Amino acid sequence: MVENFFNTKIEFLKGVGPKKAEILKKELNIHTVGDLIQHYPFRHEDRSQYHQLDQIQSDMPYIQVRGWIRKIETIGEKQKQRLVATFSDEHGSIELVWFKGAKWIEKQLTVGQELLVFGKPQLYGAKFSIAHPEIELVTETHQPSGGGLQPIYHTTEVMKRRFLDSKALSKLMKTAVNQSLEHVNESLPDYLMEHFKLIDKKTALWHIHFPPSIEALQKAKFRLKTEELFFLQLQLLKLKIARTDKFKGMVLKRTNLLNTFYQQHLPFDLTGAQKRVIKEIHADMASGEQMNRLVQGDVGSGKTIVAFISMLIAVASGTQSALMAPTEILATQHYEGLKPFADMMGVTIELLTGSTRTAKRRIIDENLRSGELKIIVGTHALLEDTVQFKLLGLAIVDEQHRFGVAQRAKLWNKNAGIYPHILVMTATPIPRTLAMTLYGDLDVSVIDELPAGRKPIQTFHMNDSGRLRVNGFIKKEIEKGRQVYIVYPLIEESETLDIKDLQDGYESICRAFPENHISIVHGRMKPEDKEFEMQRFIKNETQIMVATTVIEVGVNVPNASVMIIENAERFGLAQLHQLRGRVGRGAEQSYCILMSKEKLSKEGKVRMETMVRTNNGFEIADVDLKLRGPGDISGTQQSGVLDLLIADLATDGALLQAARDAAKRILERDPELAHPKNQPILSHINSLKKTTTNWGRIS
Ligand SMILES: Nc1ncnc2c1ncn2[C@@H]1O[C@H](COP(=O)(O)OP(=O)(O)OP(=O)(O)O)[C@@H](O)[C@H]1O
Repeated sequence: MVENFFNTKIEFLKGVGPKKAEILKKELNIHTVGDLIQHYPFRHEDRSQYHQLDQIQSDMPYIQVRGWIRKIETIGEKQKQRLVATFSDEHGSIELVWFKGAKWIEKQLTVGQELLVFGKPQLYGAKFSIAHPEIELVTETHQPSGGGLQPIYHTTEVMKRRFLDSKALSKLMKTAVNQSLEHVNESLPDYLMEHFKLIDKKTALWHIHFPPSIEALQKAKFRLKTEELFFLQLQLLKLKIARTDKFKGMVLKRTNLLNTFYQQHLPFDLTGAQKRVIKEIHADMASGEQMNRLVQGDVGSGKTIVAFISMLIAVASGTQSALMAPTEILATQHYEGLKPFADMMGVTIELLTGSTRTAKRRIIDENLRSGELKIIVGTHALLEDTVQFKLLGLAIVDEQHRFGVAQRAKLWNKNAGIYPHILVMTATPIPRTLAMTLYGDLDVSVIDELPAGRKPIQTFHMNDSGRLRVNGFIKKEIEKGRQVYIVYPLIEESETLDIKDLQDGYESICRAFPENHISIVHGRMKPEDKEFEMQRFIKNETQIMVATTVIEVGVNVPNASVMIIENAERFGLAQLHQLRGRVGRGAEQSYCILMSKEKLSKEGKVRMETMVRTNNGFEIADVDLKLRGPGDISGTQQSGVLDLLIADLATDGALLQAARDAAKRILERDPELAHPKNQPILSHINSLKKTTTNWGRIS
């Protein structure tokens, strides 16, 4: 059986033994032969050619050179001490540099020695150097192996010290892959192989580690990526189908109550996107199947009204509605956004959070159980056992990637076997590829249009030398009757010394704007104090709000037209976009000023440029994904679905879509995968269930 072989414990592989096995487990989480062969190299080095030292260029990722050590010296004082060897071939010379802890290298090097050197060249002044190069001694008895593409594997410092470096790993890999090949079964049917023009799995597995050429490596990569994305999407789609079959939804239909709202109370015309999304939600809720839909909206796109109308559909059909948000501030914001609409319609609504007092809580619990309370908005507090509904028709989860699937499930399991409709909302757009994966089992709606009349926010990037101009600008805006946010990344001086912390900032702002009233809000304040200050700002009693990122999401003060973000380089793109979204919510022209230090990292620069260039959250999300990779997008780390071995959501978007389309077509025609031609797919899925490695398995 395939899975049995791949489940073979790593210590039983020839050449491994208990000691190495221990290191592999600890350092790389490799427990089985299957885990090992899926530890794909992150790059290959072309050892078939040597570079000439007079032809080195700074954009070369890696070079291989052969030459002689000419001089060895130790340079610099204590902490900055480094070992520098001058190294040359017939054409030129470079420096090889080792920082701290180079004693053992020093012992190995002698002047006149012939070496093979491998590493990334960097230009310092007019000279190239390679820091911590890989070296191989050339002697009469040891001629370098050379030749071909060598796999380079991720290893750790501990592994290198214990002689399990990439080269040693490559040796083990050769044994493992060799032994594995006869157990590898083709997992994709012929027609898919033809459709995607894929090489067979055995060849792919061999070539991903030990390719005979770059072209072969690319084909192997493509094959394995396609397979990975295909099985991921197939399983997500299967999950969706299984759920639809299992959980019949309550049929909730449009009633007069909704018409009354539209005709008498809707304060504005809905945007095209809002109408479309409401229609999609409504169709789901009336379909007889359980809705599982993700609504993605850009900041300020008007998600609240969409949430309210969906809730009203549920309430009008005699059921209840819940909205769960990840923080107390957010839950409160949602509650305040929804309450005026609920009041207009005579629908009962309450807020339940960790700070709701016991007496009030008891009443809420009771009214939820009796069905008198129609809409509940809250935090995790909603998940507590005391919270029971009479009949929950719709659960909205304001996700922000912070709730896991398990937590979401807890909310909808409260209904004694009747599954409510589920709407997941995200406040910041996430890239399509990520949504397709992270929420691949949900239908997706997108609110990608801002209400009419909004002027695009103008964004500027400045540094301290522009401080006086910025202050002058703030004054002018306040004179026009507008309000201003000034946001700082930190409140604690101790965290980083060079950061102007909030308190400092507050004091200097008070000095710069003596005639204005200024609010301050941060995460360490008591909720009631925070609330008090927020209210002062909302009522325009204060003109400037100095805050940390507690105001990041959900705050809605349409009269605020200027957002100043201090130390903007410290924020991620999604957060900058969220913060900027606090302005531009009224009819006035709004501005966002990103204050940063003068010298920025490459990534920092891209972030600032992106913010200045576009207001489109979907575009920003794409840049963010490219810069940081999917694992770093806030909160997504916990999600097992993102543990991709070889595919990359930032660059393989088109392939992901093609894989999803293929999976969908197959499931539409053959939902049980029972057709003989789909046999390879079915047996692969079945083998995944039995294997401990995650070769395309989703958790
Ligand atoms: N169709 C519309 N026409 C005019 N104004 C609208 C429309 N839809 C929503 N608004 C207003 O736009 C503002 C933003 O709406 P809302 O608070 O729902 O945004 P949001 O999508 O929740 O944004 P964020 O996530 O940034 O808080 C509110 O003041 C709301 O009343």
